[in-house]
Amino acid sequence: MPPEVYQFLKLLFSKVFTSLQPNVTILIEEFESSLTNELFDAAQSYLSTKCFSSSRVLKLSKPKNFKNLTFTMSTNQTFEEMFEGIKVKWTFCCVEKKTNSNIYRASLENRYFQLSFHHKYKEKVQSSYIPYVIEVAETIKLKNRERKLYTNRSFEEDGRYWSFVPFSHPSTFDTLAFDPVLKEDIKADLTKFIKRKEFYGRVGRAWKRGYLLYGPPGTGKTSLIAAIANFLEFDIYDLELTSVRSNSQLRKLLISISSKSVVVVEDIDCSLDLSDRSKKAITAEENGNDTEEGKDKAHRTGSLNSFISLSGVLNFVDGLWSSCGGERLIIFTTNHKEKLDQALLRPGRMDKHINLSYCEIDAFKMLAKNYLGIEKHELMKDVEEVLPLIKMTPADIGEIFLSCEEDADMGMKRILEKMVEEKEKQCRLTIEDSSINNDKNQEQNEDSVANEDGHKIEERHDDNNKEKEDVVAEKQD
Ligand SMILES: Nc1ncnc2c1ncn2[C@@H]1O[C@H](COP(=O)(O)OP(=O)(O)OP(=O)(O)O)[C@@H](O)[C@H]1O
Repeated sequence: MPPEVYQFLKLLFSKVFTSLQPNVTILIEEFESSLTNELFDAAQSYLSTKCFSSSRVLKLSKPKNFKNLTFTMSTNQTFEEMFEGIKVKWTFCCVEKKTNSNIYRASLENRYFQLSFHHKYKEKVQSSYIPYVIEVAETIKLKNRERKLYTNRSFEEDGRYWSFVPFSHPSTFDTLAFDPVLKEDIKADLTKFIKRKEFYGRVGRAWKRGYLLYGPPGTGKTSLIAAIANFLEFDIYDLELTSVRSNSQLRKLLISISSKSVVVVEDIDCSLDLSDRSKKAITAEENGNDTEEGKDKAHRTGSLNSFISLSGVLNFVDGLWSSCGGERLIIFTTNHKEKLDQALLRPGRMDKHINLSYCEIDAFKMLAKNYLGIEKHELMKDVEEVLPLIKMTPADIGEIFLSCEEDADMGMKRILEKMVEEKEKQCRLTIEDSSINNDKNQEQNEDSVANEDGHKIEERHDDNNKEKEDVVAEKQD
C-alpha cells in the first residue's frame, strides 16, 4: 500500500475509533514507586462516604487506632456521579500479583481506582474534580481526627515538636466554670472570627486570631483551649517550642499544619527566655552557634536549649501564614503575664488577653451544678461569705467535689471546711507577714538612725579635716 494511503487510513480509523470510545480513564494506583499514593487514599476516603449512601454491597472495617468504621468499595464495584455537568465513573480494581513467595502476602495485590469520563472533560476533571475529591477527603479525615501529623518526614526524624492531640477532650464551655460574661464574650469573639473570611481577605490580613490566656495554675487555661477547639471543631496542635532548633524550622512546622486548627504554646514564659534574648544571641554568636551547623551541634550537646528568638515567634504570630490560607487560632498560655515582652502582647499578635483567676461565686455555683448536680444549698450562703476572702482555684474545688462522689451535702460540707481552713491559713500568713514586715521596718529604722549618726560623725570628721587643711594652707601662704 502506498505510504500516503496508509497514513490516511490510519488517521481515519483512529478518528472513527475515538468517536466510538469517547472516554478516557485515569488509573490511580495505591503505590507509586513503592511510596503510598496520597491520591489513592483521598479517593478511597471520598468514595467511602459516597458509596455508603448509594451502594448495596460495602466492605466494612475498623483500622487500628481509628475511631470510626470505614466503608470501602468491594472489588470491581463501580460508582457514578455528576460533577458540574460531567459524568464520572469510578471503578475499584484489585489484581493479584503473580509471585512464588509466600512471605509478602500483604503486597500480593495491586489495588487501584479507574476514573473514567468523556475525553473532552480531561482538563476540567484535572483542574476541578480531582482537587474537589482531595478537599472532601481532607474534611473527612479531619472529622475522624486520625490525620497523620507529620507531612514532612524529616521533622519526624529530627524529634517531636508537635504533639497532635487526637481530639476527644470532654471540656466544653458548659463544663467550664468562670465568669459567665467572659464566657459569652469569648464565644461571640470566636463566632465572629470564623465568619469573617471575606473581611480578613478584604483588609489584607491573615485569617488568624491570637489569644493569651493567663492566670495561676489550675484556673482552667488548658480546659478553655479544649473547650474552644470543641466549640470551633478545630484540631489542636500543641507546640513544644523548646524542641524547635531554629526560626526557619519553626516556619516549616507552621506551614505543615492544616487550616481549622488551634496552635497552642503553653507556658510561653518557660518555653522561651524572651527577656534574655539579646544576651543569648551574643553568646550564641560568640560560641559559633548562630550558624546552622553550630546550632545543630549545640542542640545535640544540649548547650543551648532553644534557638527561637522573639522575632521568630513574632513572625509566627504575624501574618506568616497568609499564604497558606485557612483559619487558625494561636493561643499562648502563661502563669506570669508580666514576664512577657510587650511586642508579643500587642493587638494583632495577641488580640485577646483572657485572665483566668481564682474561683468566684458564679464559677463556684457552676462547679456545684456540674459536679454535685445542685443549684441551691443551705451552705451556699456561708460559701458566698468566705469565698471572696480566699484564693481557691476551680481545680482545687473540683478535686474536693470529685472525692465526694456526687453526694451534695458531703461536697458542700467538705468544701466549706476547706474554705474556712484556707481562710485561717491565709489570716495566719498575713499576720506573720505583717510581723516580719514590722520587724524589718524596725530594723531598717534602727539602721537608718545609726546611719544618720554615722553620717553626722563623718560630716563632723570631714569639717574638722577641712578646718585643719585651711589652717595648713594659710600657714603655707
Ligand atoms: N474553670 C474551670 N472550670 C472547670 N474545671 C476546671 C476549671 N479550671 C480548672 N478546672 C479543672 O482543673 C483541672 C486542671 O485545670 P487546667 O489544666 O485547665 O488548668 P491550667 O490553668 O491550664 O493549669 P496550668 O497553668 O498548671 O497548666 C482540669 O482537669 C479541670 O477539670
